[in-house]
Amino acid sequence: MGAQHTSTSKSKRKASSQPGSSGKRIKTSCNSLDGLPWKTVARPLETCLDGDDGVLDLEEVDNVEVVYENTDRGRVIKFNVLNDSHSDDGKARESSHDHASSAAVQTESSQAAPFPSFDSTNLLPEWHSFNLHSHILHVLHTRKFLSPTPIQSKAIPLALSGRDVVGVAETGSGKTLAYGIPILHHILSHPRPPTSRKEVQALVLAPTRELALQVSDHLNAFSRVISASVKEEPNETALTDTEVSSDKPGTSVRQQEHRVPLVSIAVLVGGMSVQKQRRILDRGADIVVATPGRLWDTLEEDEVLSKEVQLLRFLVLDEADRMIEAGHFAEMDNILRLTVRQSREDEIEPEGDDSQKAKDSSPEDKLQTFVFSATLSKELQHNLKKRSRHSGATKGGNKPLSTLDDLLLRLDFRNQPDVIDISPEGGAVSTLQLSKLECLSSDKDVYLYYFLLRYPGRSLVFLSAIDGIRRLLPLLELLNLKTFPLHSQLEQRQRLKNLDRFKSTPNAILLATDIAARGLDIPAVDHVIHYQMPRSADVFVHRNGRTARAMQKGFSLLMCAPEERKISKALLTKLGRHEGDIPEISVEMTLLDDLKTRVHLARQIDLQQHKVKKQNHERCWVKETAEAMDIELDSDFMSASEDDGKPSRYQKKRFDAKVASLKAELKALLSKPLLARGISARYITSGSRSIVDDLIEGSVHETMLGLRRTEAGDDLVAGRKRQPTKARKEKKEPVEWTGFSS
Ligand SMILES: Nc1ncnc2c1ncn2[C@@H]1O[C@H](COP(=O)(O)OP(=O)(O)OP(=O)(O)O)[C@@H](O)[C@H]1O
Repeated sequence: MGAQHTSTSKSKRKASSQPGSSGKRIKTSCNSLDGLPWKTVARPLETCLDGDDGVLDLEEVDNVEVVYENTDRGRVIKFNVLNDSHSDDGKARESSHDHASSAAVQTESSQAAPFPSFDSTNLLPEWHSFNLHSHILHVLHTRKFLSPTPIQSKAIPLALSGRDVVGVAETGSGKTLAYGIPILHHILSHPRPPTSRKEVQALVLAPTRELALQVSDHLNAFSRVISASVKEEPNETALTDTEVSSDKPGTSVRQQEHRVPLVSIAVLVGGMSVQKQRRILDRGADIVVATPGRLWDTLEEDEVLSKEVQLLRFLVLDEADRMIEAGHFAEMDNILRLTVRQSREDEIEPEGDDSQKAKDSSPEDKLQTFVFSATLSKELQHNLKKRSRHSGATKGGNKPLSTLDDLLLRLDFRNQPDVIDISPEGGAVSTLQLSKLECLSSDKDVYLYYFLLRYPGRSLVFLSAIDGIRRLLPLLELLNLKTFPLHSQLEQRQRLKNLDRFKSTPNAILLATDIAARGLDIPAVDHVIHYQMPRSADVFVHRNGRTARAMQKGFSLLMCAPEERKISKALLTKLGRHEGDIPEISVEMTLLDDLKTRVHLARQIDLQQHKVKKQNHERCWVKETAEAMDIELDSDFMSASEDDGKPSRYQKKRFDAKVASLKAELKALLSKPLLARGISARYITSGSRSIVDDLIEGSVHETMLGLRRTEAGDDLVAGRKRQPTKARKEKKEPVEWTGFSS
């Protein structure tokens, strides 16, 4: 049997039986798929975050015979693992529970591969001086990463020379590879002997599942045996024995998929199959990318991994500051304690020559620590710089400033880390256009709808609570906008699916909590909209960082209600900006009343649809809770719930008819074009020029007739300078916020 196992957040398996045992001896038998010697194969280029519906890993198993046995309990399935001296599987099988030999299979196939040299002097002159492993150069070239980003230029040489690095650089500036390349370079340049098991050399901690998966994706692009260029120029860049001997153009893609990756990367995140993650660890991984919670759970049970973590070569904290916010302090603390090497002073030093040798080979000398974020306070950087290894605290008796300081000061830096801070003043990326919109809280839905219609594009809307997303989602869907939610109460699989859909759907909208604020590298996000205020200046910077990445243009809109003014002011002040300096988005007010009617109708429909559902849900909840607490409910409640719980057929019919009529009304409204001021529905003309001409030319906005097609950044007006409070008092400004009349 040859089968492939596609691991998703919920594991999927595809297996087909192969008739007969083809004369091979049965080596072992087992009753579950989990007991089979699955092997990881290189993932297709499209992985979970690139539109393939949550695929994380691809595994395959060979030489397995599927047998159905009739027993007293009925027909049971059995898997016979067959002996095949010509394949790796024999070895793999022997070691399904034996770390050493299972990894040997991977190591052998990958590390016996010759690495063709790469002419970096001519092809990648800007990377040449880094002296990187030729495989990394190949991938950089294939991916068209022709020059390092500023943080990469600074961090990579330091990391390669063995220094600990704290890197602070703007969002989307390539920090993942700034620490990833030195780690990959080390692993590729120090191949393990074919017989030894892969041991974890690098641990990357990330605050969210999505970010961990993305980091693994980034690094995985460098771990594949064959880069995309092999497909185009098979003879030039072939990397394995098989491919070197292949002289046919376009070395088969199937062959590529069956290659074991050069560097094995395991992802440990919550919401994914524990068994699957354990199996990957059993086979041995070079790099583990994890969220602290799942990693700590695994470490508590997995002694082998725990030992490996104690002897790590690289420790990375990506978005360290967010890990504290996400409430991972305790787990992080435990994990960091595990990585701290025993102090040299605690050891009895051997005498003579052995003394130096012991020092050189001591594992404590080997750990390199990298801390990266777009936002690490200057004070913290200062404290980290001052702290030297084993000092236990900041020198000079400085007290740690915050939980984050406290945690980071536990890091086992071998020396004073090199701190590289190239973050822009105020955290604003130069290609990002900041703007604001002041409106009443109750009008935010309408203004948001206006913005989304007026400026089509991929928009990421941040809300501070899941409730808000649950309310806004059906509303925007009823208004025919392609909207997807992303928050922590969604199943992991759904989260990945929604991210994929957002990435692949033009003009899609992602309604997200701050779990999407950090690190996510979603290509071409045009707008970031702060529907609700971020809770800190750092979160504001990270939210904004989902757009304007890698020197692309981006737009950020801060929606600010009167009660949020204080927060907004404080936020901007913290970032060194003045409220009045942020331009406001100009709004075509004549369109707002029409939009308001649509939003109002959509709300009514949603309310109707949820009324009965909600009533039932609440009653069930009360009943369940009462049962769980052994409380007897009021007889009135019980009878009311029995009577009202299920609407009569007549009620249901009436209710359905009402929803249908509201929907029809909304449909009619949505089909009418929105007309800006001065445009007649009968004669669609705009001034001296006919809108029809503009439509043909493609310069007019299709949804809002009478308006030009523009980008959000083109319609900004200077922010209103607010008068000082005293002056306002004197003028007795009555109401500052007008909003709509309802
Ligand atoms: N040298 C390079 N040349 C061109 N593109 C690059 C280079 N290095 C990284 N990138 C691309 O830039 C994008 C942003 O990189 P990355 O996600 O590492 O940014 P980041 O600094 O970690 O952002 P954040 O702070 O939001 O986490 C990615 O799509 C990545 O593939």
